[in-house]
Amino acid sequence: MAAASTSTKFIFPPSISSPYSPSSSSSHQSKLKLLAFLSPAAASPISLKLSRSRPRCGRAPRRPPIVANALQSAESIEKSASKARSAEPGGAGLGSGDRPTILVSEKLGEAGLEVLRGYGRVECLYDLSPEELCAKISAVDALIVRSGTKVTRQVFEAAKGRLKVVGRAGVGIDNVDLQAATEHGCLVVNAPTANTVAAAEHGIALLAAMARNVAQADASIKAGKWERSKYVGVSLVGKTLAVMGFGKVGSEVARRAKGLGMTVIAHDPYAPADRARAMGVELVSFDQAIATADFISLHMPLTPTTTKVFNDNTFSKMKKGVRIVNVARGGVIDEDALVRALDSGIVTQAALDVFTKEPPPTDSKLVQHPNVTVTPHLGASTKEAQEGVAIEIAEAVVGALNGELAATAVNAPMVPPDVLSELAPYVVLAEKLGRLAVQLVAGGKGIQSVRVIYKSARDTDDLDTRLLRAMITKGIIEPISASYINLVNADYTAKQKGLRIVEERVSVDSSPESPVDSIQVKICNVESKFASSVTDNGEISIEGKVKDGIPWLTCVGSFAVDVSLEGNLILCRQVDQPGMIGRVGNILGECNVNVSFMSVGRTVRRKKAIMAIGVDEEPNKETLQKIGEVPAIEEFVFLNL
Ligand SMILES: NC(=O)c1ccc[n+]([C@@H]2O[C@H](COP(=O)([O-])OP(=O)(O)OC[C@H]3O[C@@H](n4cnc5c(N)ncnc54)[C@H](O)[C@@H]3O)[C@@H](O)[C@H]2O)c1
Ligand SMILES: O=C(O)[C@H](O)COP(=O)(O)O
Repeated sequence: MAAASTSTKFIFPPSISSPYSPSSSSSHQSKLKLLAFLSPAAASPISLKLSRSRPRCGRAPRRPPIVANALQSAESIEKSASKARSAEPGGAGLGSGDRPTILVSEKLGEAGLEVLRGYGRVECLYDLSPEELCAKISAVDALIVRSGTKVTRQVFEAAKGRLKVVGRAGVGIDNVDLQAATEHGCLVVNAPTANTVAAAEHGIALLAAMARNVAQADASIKAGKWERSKYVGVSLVGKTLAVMGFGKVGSEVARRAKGLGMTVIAHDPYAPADRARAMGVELVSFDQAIATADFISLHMPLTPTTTKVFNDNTFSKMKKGVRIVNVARGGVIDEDALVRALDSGIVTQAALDVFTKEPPPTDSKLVQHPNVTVTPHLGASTKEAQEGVAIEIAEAVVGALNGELAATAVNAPMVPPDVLSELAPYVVLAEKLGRLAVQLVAGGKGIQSVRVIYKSARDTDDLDTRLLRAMITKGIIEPISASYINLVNADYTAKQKGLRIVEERVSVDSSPESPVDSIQVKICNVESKFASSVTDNGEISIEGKVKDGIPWLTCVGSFAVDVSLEGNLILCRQVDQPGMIGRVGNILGECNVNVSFMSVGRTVRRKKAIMAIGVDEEPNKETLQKIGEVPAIEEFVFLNL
């Protein structure tokens, strides 16, 4: 027996008060036969598979497909990991022959549409009202949007569990309710790289156009005027530009501005200073940036922290006569405050591509302001960027529907392919242990606390348990509730149900070849319908291992057993005596129930023993009753795996 040497413990998620009460009724038991991985609303879940080639309209992929995890089914993960299947539409998890329906609600580049059409049924319906979108959404598996579609909680609710992925063809995901998506187990992916240069170029275009009054002069000359002295501009060279948000777009703007001879400073609380320094850009505080700059260019995302971060207070701290460019999001500026700053002369000019409300009202004082240059959210609108974004998002969405997750998942943790492949059989084991453990719970008191112990020969930090935890959670919750659980929403759902999962990693002296030696699932503070599964410290406890790629049950309570976790399982506690296997085997055989495995575990010879019997079919009530009537059998339970 391997000895534990070290142990780490962490708790997830924190317990919350809502009760979580599994039913113990026999009707519930029969419901356990449900394929637990199927969504209650749609029998067409995403499963997970390894990366494989897809038709790509003759184009090379833009980025290596990082595979992970919008998982639904442990079995499909395991199958996928062992065999990377070819890319027939709907080939994984959508039901063979099903072609997923993909709704595209805003203009998407043709190259991306081609990728999508090669995979599923594509419906392009632009300018849907919120009501129309809600009416349509339960009929689609994926939705692709740009910045103009608000994917609200109502949309996720109206989807009734069918919507599996939202693809944002662009960077900003402020128009998608990520919390609601996560709660509904819907994956959100974006296309964060393909429009970076386009946005940066547009920022520079606005900067130069604003400095030289290009738009105003153009309008003037078209109105029949010739106003050379009115439109004298300012030079960029030698001026200080503050880049607010030194991410992808911000740093490309900085690079270009330096090429124009500007001094560039930047503010970004999360950007590494050495990356900035390498570009000759100094990272400074927010106040220092706005107080020093002649030009300010905004490149941060719209978040609760950045909303209206440019307001009366911050405008008042700016250098008088500053010029502002915004190709990020309109909501980072308090637009009324900007009008006041323009009127007072604190801000001399502004060039805006984005607005709090798009399109802005036609009588918007800001848009109509003579010192303001505007474009209708054109930052990403170059042919090149639109083609790139369309392909990037189409590949990500197709991948997600196929069970892959592109590197651009916004609301799910990434599990790299090598980790995934190695963990695949343990993922199946984890779900089966969860499902088995919950069936051992007698009703009455809800499950609130589960302990999971991963034994491994590897360094305790060298184990990514997110997948395993998600699958244990799925195994525990799905059979006894209407919840549909995947890696996106497993932790959230557990928290909602007040289910506290404590994970422990224990180093054992076994083969370091395997990432995990065994997994123990312990349900605390509940009664069991099979008393022998309860250990001395009052926990229902089961333990399993992977042998030759197959999940095995190796311990029930304090009894060692050895039975593969396939089909269904009967656990009997009996007086340890000869002939028991034959008697129970006969009863099952008479009813045409095929026994796949049998194993007897005992603590003391001729005292108590546990017999674990794997059966292919579910025995009928009479058969189970006959087993219960065998005199030496003290208790038994039938479990669906
Ligand atoms: N106008 C357009 O068509 C267009 C096109 C592309 C991107 N965008 C927008 O531009 C913005 C930047 O896009 P990106 O691709 O560079 O994203 P990014 O994630 O690469 O960069 C955003 C940067 O902002 C920083 N940041 C976050 N909070 C901040 C704060 N409070 N103050 C300063 N910096 C902060 C982040 O650390 C990050 O480095 C986003 O809002 C995106 O939606 C607009
Ligand atoms: O965040 C983005 O990617 C840009 O704002 C582009 O938005 P769009 O796809 O609506 O052009």
